[in-house]
Amino acid sequence: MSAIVSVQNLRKSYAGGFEALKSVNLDIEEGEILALLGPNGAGKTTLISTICGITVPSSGAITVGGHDTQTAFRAARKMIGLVPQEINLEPFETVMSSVSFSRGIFGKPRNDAYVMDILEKLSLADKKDNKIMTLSGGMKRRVLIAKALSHEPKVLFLDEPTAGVDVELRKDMWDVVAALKASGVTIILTTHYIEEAEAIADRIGVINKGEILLVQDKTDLMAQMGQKQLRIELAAPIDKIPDGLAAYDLMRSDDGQYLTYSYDTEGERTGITTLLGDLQKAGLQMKDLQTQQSSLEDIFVGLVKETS
Ligand SMILES: Nc1ncnc2c1ncn2[C@@H]1O[C@H](COP(=O)(O)OP(=O)(O)OP(=O)(O)O)[C@@H](O)[C@H]1O
Repeated sequence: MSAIVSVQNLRKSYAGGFEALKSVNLDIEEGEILALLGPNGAGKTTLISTICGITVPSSGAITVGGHDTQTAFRAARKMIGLVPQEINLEPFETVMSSVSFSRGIFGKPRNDAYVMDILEKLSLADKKDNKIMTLSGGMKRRVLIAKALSHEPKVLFLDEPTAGVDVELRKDMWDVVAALKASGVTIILTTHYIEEAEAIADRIGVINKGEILLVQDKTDLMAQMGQKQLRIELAAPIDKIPDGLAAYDLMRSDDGQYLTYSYDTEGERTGITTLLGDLQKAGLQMKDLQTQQSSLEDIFVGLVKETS
């Protein structure tokens, strides 16, 4: 896969000097779903708006499909569909004319068959002649997506697609996103919801205070989540891990009172039974045992805390 969006050394300071993005580097692969996770004010919207050319970068470069967003703005912008956080639709317009109008803005000739195809994908076909004001909140969000897709973009940005949406509708939205990916659209979404990133993303990026802290394959992150730790409190501290326990890759706490063993919860064997036997053989007595599991939430909270 190759990068369809490339962000290099992007900085954005708003008037007044506030630095909302600090040297962001990010490659978005063609065909992937990338979820950008971050707390309020992390810079998610600023990053998206800058890539879409709505916000002017202070420095750095962005290309979309090889087009520089500053020197070849129109070519770059044509490749992008943007679904904003806020619903701002004309209440008296019909679904069909609203979506067709968006297509016209990009200079694309009218194509009812294409627009209908999008409406079908978004389960809006039977609402095509409905006025926007008669739609539910979930339907209005889908109209926003239809509008963003109307000019046949290759990359779709969804800013908080399910903010304030109930669990049922959130799942519907995830299905919509999966269907769009299947049709070949690259998708970048921002979210506060860790379970949303978990459910639909191929890669997860964590952003805080204008910095990307991590971009990683979701399955790799999940593998980390599958790691569980067994913390063994010893009856007496040790200053060295006995040679007979070398195979377990144990971590000794600085005071020598604790040993930590990491194991894969999805593995066939945890190795705990043999470890406990070998501890005894090595003459170590246990005082207490505890297990803990790292979740995506732990990873996220830990990362965000570190940079606070
Ligand atoms: N036009 C602006 N002028 C000055 N500061 C701004 C402007 N827009 C955003 N900011 C600041 O930049 C920071 C990043 O804002 P941004 O909207 O990108 O965050 P976000 O991650 O999208 O947050 P949220 O999850 O709350 O939508 C915030 O501190 C915000 O107050």
